[in-house]
Amino acid sequence: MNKSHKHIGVAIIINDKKEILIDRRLPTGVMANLWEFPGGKIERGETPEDCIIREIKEELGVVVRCDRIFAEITHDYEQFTVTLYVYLCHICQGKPQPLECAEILWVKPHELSQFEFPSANQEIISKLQKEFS
Ligand SMILES: Nc1nc2c([nH]c(=O)n2[C@H]2C[C@H](O)[C@@H](COP(=O)(O)OP(=O)(O)OP(=O)(O)O)O2)c(=O)[nH]1
Ligand SMILES: [Mg+2]
Repeated sequence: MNKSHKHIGVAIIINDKKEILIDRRLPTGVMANLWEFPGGKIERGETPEDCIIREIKEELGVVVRCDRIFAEITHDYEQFTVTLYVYLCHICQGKPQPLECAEILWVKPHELSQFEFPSANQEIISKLQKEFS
C-alpha cells in the first residue's frame, strides 16, 4: 500500500528578543509529547501561508504574518511521508495561548537542541542555529 503524504504549513514565530515559539504536542495521537513548531495540514485550495495563518489562529489564538519561506523539507516516516513548508513569521495581534497543545515556550535558537522534536525537524533546527545564532 502507498504511504500517505501529508503537506504541512509550519510557522517559525520569532519575537523581538529573537526567540522562537515551540509547542509540545498532546499526550495522545501521532508523535505524542514531542515538541514542534506550530502548524498543521494544508487544506484544499489553501496556500501554505493561508494554512499557517489559519492554524496559528486555531492553535494559539493569535494573528501572524508570514515574512518569508525558510525551508521546504520532505521526510519519510515509517507510517507516512510529510512535506513541511516552513515560513518565518511574526505575531501581529494577540498573546499566544496553548489552545490545542500541552504547552508553549519561547526559546533561543541554541536551546532548540534541548527539546525532543520529530526527526523531520533536525534539518530546520540546524539551519535556524546556523542563521540565527
Ligand atoms: N505542526 C508541525 N507538524 C510537524 C512538525 N514536524 C513534523 O514532522 N510534523 C508532522 C507531525 C504531524 O504528522 C503533521 C502535523 O499535522 P497535525 O498536527 O495537523 O495533525 P496530525 O497528523 O497530528 O493529526 P491527524 O489529523 O493526521 O490525526 O506533521 C512540526 O515542526 N510542526
Ligand atoms: Mg497542528
